[in-house]
Amino acid sequence: MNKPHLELTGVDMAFDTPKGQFLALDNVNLKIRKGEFVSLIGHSGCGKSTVLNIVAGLLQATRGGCVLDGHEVNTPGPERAVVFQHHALMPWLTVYENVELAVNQVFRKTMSKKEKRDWILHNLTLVNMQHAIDKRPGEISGGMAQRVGIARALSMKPSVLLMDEPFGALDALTRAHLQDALMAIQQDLNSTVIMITHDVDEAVLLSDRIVMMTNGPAASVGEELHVDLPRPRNRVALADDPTYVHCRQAVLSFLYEKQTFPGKSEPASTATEASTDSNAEVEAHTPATVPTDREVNDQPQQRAIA
Ligand SMILES: Nc1ncnc2c1ncn2[C@@H]1O[C@H](COP(=O)(O)OP(=O)(O)OP(=O)(O)O)[C@@H](O)[C@H]1O
Repeated sequence: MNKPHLELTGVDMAFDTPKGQFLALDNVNLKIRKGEFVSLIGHSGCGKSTVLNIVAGLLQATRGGCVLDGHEVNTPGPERAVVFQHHALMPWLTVYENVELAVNQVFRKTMSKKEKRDWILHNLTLVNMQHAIDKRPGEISGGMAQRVGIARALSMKPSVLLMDEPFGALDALTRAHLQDALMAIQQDLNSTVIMITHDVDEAVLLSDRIVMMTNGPAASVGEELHVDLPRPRNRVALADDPTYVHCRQAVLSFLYEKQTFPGKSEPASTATEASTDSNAEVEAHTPATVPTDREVNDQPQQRAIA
């Protein structure tokens, strides 16, 4: 790889807890090139959000750090826009004003009033929300609000788009629509994207590379998988594509065979039974989504190390 656009080097993250220090991340290393779409996947509580928050500048690594275009990341900045699972729009502002807030933050001095208005409308059009500019978040659906959140992030012309399960709370159809929209926008703008997902199909469909994290505590990068599928990608055509099926199986195998399911001492028995060359058998025994925090409630997430 040429000089990386974004680089995490030797990142450790220890949290202070009442029981002592908790080592969430241990020596995470990641190099990402400009325009690359990288998904982070791993079992609940392994540290995906912690990695994203370090890149966002919301958390400071205990050791090591993050460098973007040669500059160390220490604080949040508009060149790194974050889209959370829940849209986090200002409820008292209209759809238009929510995006305007972000645009003013970045382009107050460099764009005229008309340029700003055109730019706001352009971004809302990208996510097909131009028809609802005068509505408030309470008057639109969750999927629409999430689209506004994405428009707001894009309107800042971020160098890096950080997405923490951006489609996790949406119904399947809205999710598919937004995934397609995101692929088109990302290709158009050549933005770098780091996305956390629990959905194996989403990861394979959208990513250039899937970074699979080991279980915590002291989580790290376990394996990386390059998704060599040409773009633009079509979800229907890909379903039977051998590369797609191979990637999907590789991620499922990592999650359910190589990584012990958190709280269990052995790899999930269903996955062990499915350890065969047959894609169909692996798929028959393993879910295509990783359980989230809410779904994994049978085991403590934290272990003190001191
Ligand atoms: N501020 C904090 N103080 C103490 N422990 C923390 C803190 N933030 C995160 N952790 C712990 O660090 C570990 C990693 O958390 P993180 O939220 O990054 O996981 P995740 O992979 O994003 O989880 P999920 O997929 O369930 O959202 C977890 O064990 C979590 O409990």
